[in-house]
Amino acid sequence: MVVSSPTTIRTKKTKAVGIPTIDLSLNRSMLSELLVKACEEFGFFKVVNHGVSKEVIERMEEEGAEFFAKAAEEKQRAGPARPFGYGCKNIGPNGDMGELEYLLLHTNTHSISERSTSISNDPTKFSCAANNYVQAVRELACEILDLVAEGLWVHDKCVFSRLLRDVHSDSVLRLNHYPPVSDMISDWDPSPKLFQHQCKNSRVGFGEHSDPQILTILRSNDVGGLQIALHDGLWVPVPPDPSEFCVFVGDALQALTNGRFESVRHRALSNSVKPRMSMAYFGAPPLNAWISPLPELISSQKPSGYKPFTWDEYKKAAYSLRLGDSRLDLFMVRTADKTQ
Ligand SMILES: C=C1C[C@]23C[C@@]1(O)CC[C@H]2[C@@]12CC[C@H](O)[C@@](C)(C(=O)O1)[C@H]2[C@@H]3C(=O)O
Ligand SMILES: O=C(O)CCC(=O)C(=O)O
Ligand SMILES: [Fe+2]
Repeated sequence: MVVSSPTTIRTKKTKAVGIPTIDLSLNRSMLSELLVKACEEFGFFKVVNHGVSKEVIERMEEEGAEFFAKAAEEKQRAGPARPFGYGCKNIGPNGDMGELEYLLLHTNTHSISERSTSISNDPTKFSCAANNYVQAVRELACEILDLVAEGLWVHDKCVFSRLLRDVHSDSVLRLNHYPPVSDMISDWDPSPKLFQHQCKNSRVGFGEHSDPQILTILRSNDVGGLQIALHDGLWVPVPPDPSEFCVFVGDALQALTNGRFESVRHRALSNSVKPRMSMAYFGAPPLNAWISPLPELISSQKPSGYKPFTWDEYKKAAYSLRLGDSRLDLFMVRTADKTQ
């Protein structure tokens, strides 16, 4: 398997885990195989040589940093995040809380332009940075999804990416800012003693959840905090690297692949003296798009495990539940009902 320098992390339960880091400059057939394997094993991987320019990333990061540095009253002008705008500590509509503040934006160009007037003193600069960033990460997400479709041997190679490219795609951009937890002694250090100390002193920045969409493309500054859950429930810290993107399988891709991929549960802890900032693109279908397992992934051995639903229905279900709830359960076919 061609995976560049897997990150070996020893947690308290001493489990060594190699989170896949996939080099997107490899040849297509090798890449599609590696991507499918990572989606199956972890529902998560990192990518390098991703083609998103440093300039586009830096401009977005600067806009985010400038916004979060503003006084609280100024930031409130962009809120509340119901569903889009500025949010502080409250996550979603059902009482979830975290040690963070954030900006949540619909990725539609007009929506970004409109919002930018309450976000920045230079709205044109903000909307240019955000639109360029969204365009670049959407391209990356679509490229990954096309390769995944190839690796799954599905007939229509654009079956996933078409949903993100649709003008009515319901994709979202989120900037998260986790202020430092003041009593921490240092930034990320995976040595066992310090790691235990950090765990004891960390606070939940963004609680455990899976992302509801198809694919998430996330990038952070050099401050750690992101953790993913393995299938056995063990948490694995993801070392931060500003030059990489983290890719998460979302609930909708789990349903589309008939459970061959599982959406990855993850969380972010604030455990540092330095602020963490992450920027996430959540690639989603249009509201009226139907999500159901692809025919190629249904067989008599593996009958359809999910009832068809529209993205609108799924979102409504998500917003009626708590952050950590397994919302896909509502759309699962019970074993006794399974048909081909
Ligand atoms: C509690 C909630 C917040 C969330 C919507 C939800 O009802 C359940 C899913 C949450 C999540 C997680 C991934 C993204 O950050 C997000 C924008 C999304 O689409 O689903 C958030 C939602 C949110 O913060 O509004
Ligand atoms: O900040 C992070 O690393 C995780 C954020 C996240 O999971 C989210 O925004 O859905
Ligand atoms: Fe998430």
